[in-house]
Amino acid sequence: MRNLTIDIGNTNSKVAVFEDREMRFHEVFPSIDEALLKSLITEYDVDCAILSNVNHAQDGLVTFLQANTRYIPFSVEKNTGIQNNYKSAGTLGLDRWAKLLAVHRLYANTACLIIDLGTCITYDYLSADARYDGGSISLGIQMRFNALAHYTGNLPHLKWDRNTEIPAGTDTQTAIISGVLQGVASELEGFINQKYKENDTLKIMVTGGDARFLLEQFKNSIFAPQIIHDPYLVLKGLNEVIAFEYV
Ligand SMILES: Nc1ncnc2c1ncn2[C@@H]1O[C@H](COP(=O)(O)OP(=O)(O)OP(=O)(O)O)[C@@H](O)[C@H]1O
Ligand SMILES: CC(C)(CO)[C@@H](O)C(=O)NCCC(=O)O
Ligand SMILES: [K+]
Repeated sequence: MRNLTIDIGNTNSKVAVFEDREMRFHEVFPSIDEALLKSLITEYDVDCAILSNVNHAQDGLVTFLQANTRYIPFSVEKNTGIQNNYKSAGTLGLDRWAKLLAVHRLYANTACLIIDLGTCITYDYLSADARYDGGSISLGIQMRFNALAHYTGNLPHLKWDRNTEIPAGTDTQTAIISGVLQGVASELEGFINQKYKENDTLKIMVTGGDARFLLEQFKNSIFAPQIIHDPYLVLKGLNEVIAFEYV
C-alpha cells in the first residue's frame, strides 16, 4: 500500500510517500497545493493519505485528499498504545503526537526524549512503558533573533547562518548571536540533563530543520552515543497510523 504523508509546519511543509514502511519519496516545500499533491498521487499511485497541520487550516487540501485518496483523518484518537496523560489532548500539536507514535514503533520499551528544532523547539518524553505526561514548547532559533529585533528599538534583525559557531559577544552583532545560540545550547543541555539523570539509557531523538545545531553542540558530550538524528519522525509517525491499522 502506498501512503502519502503530509506534515504542514509553521515554516515548511514536508511530504513523503511510503510503500508500507519503506520511504519512496521525501521533499520539503515552502507550501503545498493541490497541483503538487495531484502529481504525487499520480506518480506514486497513492492509496491512502494522512495529514498533520499545525499551521492555519487548509480545508481545500483536505477536500482534495478526500476526493482523490483514501483519506485518514489524523487526531490523538489515532493511538497505537501510548498512555496519553496530556491534560489538553485536544490542543496537543498533531506533529508532536505523530513523533510520539513514531518513536513508540521504532524504539518500543525504550525511554525517549524527542527534541524538535523547528520554528519552535519542543521537548517530549515517552517513558519505557509508553507513558506520555507532556513536555515543553520553547522558542525556535530564528524566532529568537526575530523577537530581539521586533521588541527593541536598537537591535538589528539577524538571519541565522546555520554554519556559525557560537561567538564571544564582543560587539552588538556577536552579542546577539552569542545570546541566542548559547541560550539554546544551555537550554538543550538543561532539558537533556534533567532526563538523563533520571535514566541514563534513554534515547535522544532529534528532528527538525535546525537539528544539526544540537548534533554539533553535543557531539563530544557524555550522551552523544544516545543521540539519534531522524529528520522524518513526523512523517514516519503519520505513516505508522496507516501501517498499524491497514497493513
Ligand atoms: N520566518 C521564520 N521564522 C522562524 N524560523 C524561520 C523563519 N525563516 C526560516 N526559519 C528557519 O527555519 C527553521 C524552522 O523550519 P524548518 O523547516 O527548518 O524546520 P521544521 O522542523 O520543518 O519547522 P516547522 O515544522 O515548524 O515548519 C527555524 O529554526 C529557522 O532556522
Ligand atoms: C508547538 C508546535 C507549534 C510545534 O510545531 C505545535 O506542536 C503546536 O502548534 N502545538 C499546539 C500546542 C500543544 O502542543 O499543546
Ligand atoms: K498562534
